Amino acid sequence: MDPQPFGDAERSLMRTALHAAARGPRGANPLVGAVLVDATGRILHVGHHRGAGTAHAEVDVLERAASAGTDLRDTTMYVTLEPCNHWGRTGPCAEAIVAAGVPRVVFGAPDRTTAASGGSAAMRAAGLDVRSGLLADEAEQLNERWGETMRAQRPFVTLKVAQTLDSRIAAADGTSQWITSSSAREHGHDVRARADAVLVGTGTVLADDPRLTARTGDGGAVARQPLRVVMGLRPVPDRAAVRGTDGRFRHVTTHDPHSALAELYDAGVRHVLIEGGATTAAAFLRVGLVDEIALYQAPLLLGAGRAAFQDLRIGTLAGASRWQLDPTGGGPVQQLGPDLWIHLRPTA
Ligand SMILES: NC(=O)C1=CN([C@@H]2O[C@H](COP(=O)(O)OP(=O)(O)OC[C@H]3O[C@@H](n4cnc5c(N)ncnc54)[C@H](OP(=O)(O)O)[C@@H]3O)[C@@H](O)[C@H]2O)C=CC1
Ligand SMILES: Nc1c(N[C@@H]2O[C@H](COP(=O)(O)O)[C@@H](O)[C@H]2O)[nH]c(=O)[nH]c1=O
Repeated sequence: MDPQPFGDAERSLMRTALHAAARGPRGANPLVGAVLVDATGRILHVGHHRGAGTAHAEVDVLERAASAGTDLRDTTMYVTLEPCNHWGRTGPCAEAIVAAGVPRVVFGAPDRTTAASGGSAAMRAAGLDVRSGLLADEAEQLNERWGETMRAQRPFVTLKVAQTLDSRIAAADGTSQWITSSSAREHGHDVRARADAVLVGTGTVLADDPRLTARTGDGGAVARQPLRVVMGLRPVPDRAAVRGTDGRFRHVTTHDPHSALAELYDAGVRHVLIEGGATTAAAFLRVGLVDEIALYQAPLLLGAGRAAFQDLRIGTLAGASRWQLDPTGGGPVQQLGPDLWIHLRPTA
């Protein structure tokens, strides 16, 4: 596809779509935003994707148009990523756009996944005017790390840490429940609910006997539960709560983060939430397999106890693992009751 010239007005529309995209959470799917405009370029509706299993940005904006009774006959859709052409957890957007009767589409970055690509060809074949490449670099950058997970055919990895001001995740006697407030923990349960799997090491299972289920504020289980995964060589006790009774439990008997992710990818997992402990978190960080950090910072000091990361094997400042604030998905910083949620992504 040849890059085509776009004016300031169109760039500004795509920027609006990019801002909308950034409202979504990172995970199994890329962040995508869409803007629907009339023949004069006036914005009619703005939509974005809210994570795997929910409407894609294009469908979100079309649903808004449908509920408002918008006439789509002379509209243009600006979307940050090429509309998909496949049935994944939801239907093909290219088909939805054609069926809705939107005559013109401008998208930013091409869809490079083999499964979902081909949306522009399908829309052109249906007679739509399709242009591409508008702010493509920015659109690609937004989902850079997600693109890497696609190329590597591994799940996207979120690391969650609930820590004190002095970076402890448990006190000297091993107690750790709770360091963060109920508001922060509720936020953590929303992250669990979006993930395909929640993973901890054997040490956490033996110390905490966690359930690892996704629950609402009143303690009820949400409908879609993540796979509960324990990583390590020791057996998981028969009575461990993590086993549950729904069959959504897996013991990954390895210390190698690459093998663990490969096994989970083969099992259909596209987004893993690692909840610790210190040894497991460090193992993934050491090999660059953490794509985002959800850091819950509580205003406590313990002075001693388990440090958040067991041993990153960094001897000098030049070797520091560097992170930057991630404004997407409600970040970069939110106050949750007395705690802070800090959202980070790796510095490239
Ligand atoms: N505040 C918070 O956010 C959290 C706090 N915690 C706290 O952390 C503490 C547990 O920390 P920790 O023991 O480090 O917990 P881990 O859950 O990381 O368990 C460590 C164990 O996991 C196995 N393991 C898995 N992958 C690796 C690997 N790559 N390298 C080495 N071992 C691996 C090993 O067991 P095996 O011998 O079976 O192979 C190892 O002993 C508890 O006190 C818990 O309460 C835990 C989670 C979150
Ligand atoms: N201590 C601590 C957390 N700890 C994490 O939560 C797990 C318990 O999960 P569950 O049994 O499902 O409620 C525990 O094993 C550890 O992974 N999380 C937080 O948000 N804040 C906290 O202060």
